[in-house]
Amino acid sequence: MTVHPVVASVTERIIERSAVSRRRYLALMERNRQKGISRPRLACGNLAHALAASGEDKARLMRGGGVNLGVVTSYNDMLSAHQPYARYPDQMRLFAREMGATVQVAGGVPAMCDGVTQGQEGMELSLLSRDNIAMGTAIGLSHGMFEGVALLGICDKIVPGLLMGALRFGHLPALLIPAGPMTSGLPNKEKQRVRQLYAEGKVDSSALMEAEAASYHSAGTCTFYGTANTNQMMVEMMGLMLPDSAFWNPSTRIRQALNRKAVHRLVEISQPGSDHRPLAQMVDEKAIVNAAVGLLATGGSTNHAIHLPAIARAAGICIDWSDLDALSGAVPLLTRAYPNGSADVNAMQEAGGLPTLIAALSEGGMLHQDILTVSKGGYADYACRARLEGEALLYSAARASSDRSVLRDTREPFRQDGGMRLVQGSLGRGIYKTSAVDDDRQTIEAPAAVFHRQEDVIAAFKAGKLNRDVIVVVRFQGPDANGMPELHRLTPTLAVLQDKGYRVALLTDGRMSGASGKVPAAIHICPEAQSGGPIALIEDGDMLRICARRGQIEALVEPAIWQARQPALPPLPGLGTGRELFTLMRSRSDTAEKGGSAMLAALEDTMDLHATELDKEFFDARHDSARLGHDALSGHSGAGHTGPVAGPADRAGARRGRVDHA
Ligand SMILES: O=C(O)C(=O)C[C@H](O)[C@H](O)COP(=O)(O)O
Repeated sequence: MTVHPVVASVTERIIERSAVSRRRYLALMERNRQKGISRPRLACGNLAHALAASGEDKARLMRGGGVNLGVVTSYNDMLSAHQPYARYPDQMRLFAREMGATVQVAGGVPAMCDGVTQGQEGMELSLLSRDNIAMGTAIGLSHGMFEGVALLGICDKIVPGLLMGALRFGHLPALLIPAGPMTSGLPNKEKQRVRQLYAEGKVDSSALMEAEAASYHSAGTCTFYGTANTNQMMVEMMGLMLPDSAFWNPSTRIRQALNRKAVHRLVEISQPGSDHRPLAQMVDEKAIVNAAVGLLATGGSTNHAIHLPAIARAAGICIDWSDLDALSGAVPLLTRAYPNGSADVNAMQEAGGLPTLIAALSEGGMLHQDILTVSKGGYADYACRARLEGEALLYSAARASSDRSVLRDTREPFRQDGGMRLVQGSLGRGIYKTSAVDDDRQTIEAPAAVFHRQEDVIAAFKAGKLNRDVIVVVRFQGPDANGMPELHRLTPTLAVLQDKGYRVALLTDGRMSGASGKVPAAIHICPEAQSGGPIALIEDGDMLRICARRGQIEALVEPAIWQARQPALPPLPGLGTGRELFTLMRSRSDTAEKGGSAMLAALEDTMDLHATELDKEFFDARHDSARLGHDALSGHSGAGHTGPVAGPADRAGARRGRVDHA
């Protein structure tokens, strides 16, 4: 199957741009692989510590020789999406024993709910918590006890953080195990309608609470297609979870069967032999592009314009917003789930779900098929639908969409282009989610109203000061300033203004939730105001232009006046709700386009300090591979190539070489 030329050329440029960082990452993973896991080498005292509470599995672990899986769990029971994980480790132990393997919980990581902290001080910890999760994952895995890794996580920062942490142990196989979306409650559009009525003072707080509780009503992921569900889609698109496992509801029989199979499969790919599948090999440039294609084809959450570069970077891969923009020009929009439509993720699953979507995108040449996945049959397996027959979990080829108002194929897409654009100009670079915005609102030209706190926007709205055409600028909201909170609480307010017939848009260096939609928004503006970005020069009343069609964000201010401006002074950093603990992470963050992470920026400095030895190890390994006619963990190509990444055929061959040898 030929890959679409835009997908192919974007992939090639990512491979070229990443050549040096990727080869150093792979050299480090090869070094890890050669060291091997510590468990068999641990001194008796060390090992006894690790096995002391392993109960029924102790004898097996003492004997050694079997696979021991490490679970990193983000369980807490305040977050509905993560609540089902409470029972997972105990069930996983039983499933592993069926395969002669064992399971230990390597560690727990925090999981924040952006729904709970929306508009609260706690939201300023949210993006930063991703790095904390990555570090927590690494801490759990650093005990060296495991042959394979099971990652339990669903929501916004959690999946990216788990992956970023696990990728530093990329010599080990890893698999994500989802828990599924909650069943449908009050439709999301209806919830949003009641919120808007409340913002206008037309219903009281008890009517609002009733609507909210009917929408968020039980265990599982929120049903809209926000960041959490986009996460699940991307991980499946990358082949890091079982085919068709993202969107079955919790506590269903099929979910249970998928969990069992996931554990069995992780045991298989964690054993030495021809089926051994290290995470570092699975997450390559092509897998990252597949995730980006999925993001665009589904009009997924803008948060992933930050998370995907961060995940990629943790694997030594550099993807930027120009890549997303180029892909968005070629990838058609194939789904319509709220906020891009009125259906929810359960309706999307019912219409055929990810297997139907993957089949359609594959047929259109949008997805790389030659990536290494957790599934035995490779990428073709991801175009297959799961079902239960009795107790047996079976797969068959995906059927066509049964609801074309929700899910379509590439012959008749909802739009010819994907859901996201890069907007750039005199105000910097930002992201604009086009998929939920009406066509006649893709360009907004209006005077600015400038704010440094979202509460002040709401106060101005309540005072009637925003009843006009306006571009609301909310700045000092980037990773360096206050950790880049989501500003989704502004959505109903701005939607009210828009529905009154005004031309309204938002421009901010902060984030919006994946649930935000119909109001035009240029977000994640880089450089952020705190780091000297031109957004700090905007004054009230300046004419601004945001145009998704041309990809522009401009201040229509006389150049001489603009250049003479002094940047606005930043507000004091937040105190309270633990925000001061994160001062270090804020002050060292790099741009949202690079992932907005102090941890990754500093990690690269350390990698650079080891550059000479890593490069030497890489080239030595490549030399050995060529001499011995096999490949090392790195997927290094044979002689004649100058980097770790060669053309697709060579790469597939290189992988085969590695797998046979492992
Ligand atoms: O999924 C995302 O993108 C999120 O970041 C989580 C959201 O912020 C909230 O869950 C928003 O929920 P609503 O306020 O009901 O629209």
